[in-house]
Amino acid sequence: MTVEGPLATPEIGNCYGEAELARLPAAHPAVTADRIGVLLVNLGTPDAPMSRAVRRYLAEFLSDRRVVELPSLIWQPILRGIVLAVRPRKSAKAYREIWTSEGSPLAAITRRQAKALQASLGGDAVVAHAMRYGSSPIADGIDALLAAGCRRILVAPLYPQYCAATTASVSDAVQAHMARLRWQPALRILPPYHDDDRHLEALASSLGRAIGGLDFVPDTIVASFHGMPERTLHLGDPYHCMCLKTARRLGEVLGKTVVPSFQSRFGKAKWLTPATDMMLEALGREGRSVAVIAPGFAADCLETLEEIAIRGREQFLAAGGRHFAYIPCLNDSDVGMDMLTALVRSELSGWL
Ligand SMILES: C=CC1=C(C)c2cc3[nH]c(cc4nc(cc5[nH]c(cc1n2)c(C)c5CCC(=O)O)C(CCC(=O)O)=C4C)c(C)c3C=C
Ligand SMILES: [Fe+2]
Ligand SMILES: [Fe+2]
Repeated sequence: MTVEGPLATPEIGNCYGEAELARLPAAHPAVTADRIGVLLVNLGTPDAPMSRAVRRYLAEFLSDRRVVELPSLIWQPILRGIVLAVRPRKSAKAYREIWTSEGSPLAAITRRQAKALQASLGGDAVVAHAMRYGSSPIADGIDALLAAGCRRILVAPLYPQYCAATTASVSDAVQAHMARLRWQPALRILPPYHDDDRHLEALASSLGRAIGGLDFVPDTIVASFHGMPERTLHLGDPYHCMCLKTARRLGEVLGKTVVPSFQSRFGKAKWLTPATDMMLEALGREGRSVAVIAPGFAADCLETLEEIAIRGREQFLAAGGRHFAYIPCLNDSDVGMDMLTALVRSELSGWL
């Protein structure tokens, strides 16, 4: 695990005064500096676009009880016997469509976001990144920040909308690691930022710029969010409302209508509607020109680059649609990083 900032120089504990330093017992453990750490966390991704790596990743991801809320006794046989026997091959093929020389887009973009955030925070904080599943685990990220002398840590789950399957799962993993620490750091978790004006302005500016560069004028703007089982809405998960609010507020900032939809259906249960694929097909049949944005993702990934930008486009055009554009996520763009830096600085108030 790497941190982007300078490494800590271990300091001698201040239990000793100047005069006693020379006589310090060799056995006294080093006491590190009091730095601030920021841990950016995203979902995680396979290490390679191959069935075996995808299977390993999916086994961990889909065994999280925050993600699939079924009793293990029922779910694990289905997961091991059916899902992990079929899905990795299919998903690996999809990953191969979007894989880059730097690896999975999600991993590469998250790394770049951490570097850029470190550059903009300068000496004020040490930045590291971690993934909830797969390589770069959260525990390693926290340990790296502790080793760099951070006694105060801000964990920033890179999910604009709160969802138990994502935000709460990150928090669970952080707390599980904290429970193993003797000397815990002070901890803050970045709240959801979907309706923060700075987030909405960044989305609007990125969208406006991208649309300005198109050779057509979209008549419909679709905001596609990752889906969730509908029952989670009735169980009190605020995700649905936060997605709808993001689309509505983004539309207000833009002065245009933004139509929300939900993608990436998984399993047999009823998921949130309207479904992005059905919506794109319907818009295609009407001969529309659309721009699709994915304001539930802080970084482009399989779900945006393959499902929307490749498959969504094909579906839409095959149904008779005129023009299609996928608008990239904020990623490590200047406007995205300015927004993230501002959110992080606000959240560090009183610490900085
Ligand atoms: C942005 C928020 C996300 C929510 C909410 C979410 C819920 C959720 N996802 C699955 C199942 C899968 N998701 C997969 C990929 C994936 N999911 C998110 C984000 C959210 N998921 C991202 C950023 C990614 C992309 C990862 C990447 O490597 O690029 C996958 C894996 C791919 C595949 O096989 O299709 C699955 C499976 C469930 C079941 C769920 C909530 C119940
Ligand atoms: Fe997902
Ligand atoms: Fe709602």
